[in-house]
Parts: sequence; structure tokens; C-alpha cells
Amino acid sequence: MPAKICGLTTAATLDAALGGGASHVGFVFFAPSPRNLDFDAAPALTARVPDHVAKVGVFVDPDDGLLEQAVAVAALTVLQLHKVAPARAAAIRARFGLETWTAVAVKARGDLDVARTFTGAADRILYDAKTPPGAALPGGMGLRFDWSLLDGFAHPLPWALSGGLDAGNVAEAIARTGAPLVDVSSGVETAPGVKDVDKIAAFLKAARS
Ligand SMILES: O=C(O)c1ccccc1NCC(=O)[C@H](O)[C@H](O)COP(=O)(O)O
Repeated sequence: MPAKICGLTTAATLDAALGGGASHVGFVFFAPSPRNLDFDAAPALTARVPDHVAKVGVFVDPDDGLLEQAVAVAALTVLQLHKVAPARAAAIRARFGLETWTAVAVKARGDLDVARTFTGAADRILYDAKTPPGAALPGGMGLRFDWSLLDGFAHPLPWALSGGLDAGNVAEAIARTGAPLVDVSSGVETAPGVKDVDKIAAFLKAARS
């Protein structure tokens, strides 16, 4: 079962994700996040990732300079964009030539309409829970949305399920939604930004079960 462990900042927790069989590992480049990865630390950390595992950079409305620097220091293979309009996602995708994901924040069924606007502009939709107005982060808050909102939705692009997943609910989430890829951050932490090797292993095992 393809799974992304997001917000990794240490070798031990990255190795736990790789050892547990993660298909994707995520690195956040957003200064306000407790998971922000320093440019100085990125090369040594991301060099541990074998070629068959995707290195996903997570960005919030990034400018080209930030993207260029992050792609260079972390040898990213996927760009995950939050708070980016379709035209900007298309421009980033064209400029960098990398697989490009866009996060779609979901609270109500109507929020899914946004996904369709990314056809031709992104390669994958990451459905994530909508964070409250004024929240510090647009993701990584451990919030779950009502999975039944995805019932019968004709996905316009390949997709992934995110938001409030953990070892205790990921198998049900996959069974309930048919998600082809799952993504987690808070659910494998002991505190915001503090990943736990045992929780990572348990999540990946549960996702496979
Ligand atoms: O994780 C962050 O700190 C973050 C900051 C800014 C934008 C996005 C961020 N995370 C995006 C992710 O892909 C998370 O894995 C996803 O939102 C799920 O998070 P969680 O509900 O905590 O598992």
C-alpha cells in the first residue's frame, strides 16, 4: 500500500519510514511549521532516501526562489503545493518538470469541486482536512474530514487521502474510501514536529494490513 510519511526531520525517523516500506517521504519547507526542514540539514538527510522512494517537498504558496533552493538541496522528486491556484501550479509544474501535487482542503462536499480545476495543472490531488480560519498551518494539524464526502466522487486525477490518519484508523480509511495512497504526519508523532519511530512502523504496518 503506497504511503507517505510527511514532515521528517531526523535520520532515525526517516530510516523508520524507509525501513517500514514508505513509498513517499515528505519534507516540509515552510518556516512556521514545527516540521520545517532547514536547507543546511536537507542534503545529508535526503541523501539517505533510495531512488525507489519519492522525496516530496511540501510548500505553501512558494515563490520560485524557495522552490529552486529546496529542489536543489533535497533532490526532490515531487512538489506538494498548498494554497496555490491552478494556473500557478501549472506554471510550477512546467518550470520544474517534477511530479506536482496539490492539496485540496475538504470540509464539505462542495470543496471537492476545486479538484476538477487542477486537471492539466497537477498530477495528483491530496485531499486533506480543511484547517480552521486563522490556523497557523494549512496541513499537518491532525484533523480528519468526513470520508463519506468522497463517496461516488469522480476523481479527476490520481489522488491521496490525508488528514488525521493514524495506525488505528488507516486500514478503515483505505477500506472506506479506496484511497490509492495515504499520507500522515501528526498521527505518527508524540508532539507537533516530534516523529516517533514506533508510531511510524505501526502506521505502515496497519496501512498494509
Ligand atoms: O505538516 C506540516 O507542518 C505542514 C505545514 C504546511 C503545509 C502542509 C503541511 N503538511 C502537509 C501534509 O502533507 C500532512 O501530512 C497532511 O496535512 C496530514 O497531516 P496530519 O493530519 O497531521 O496527518
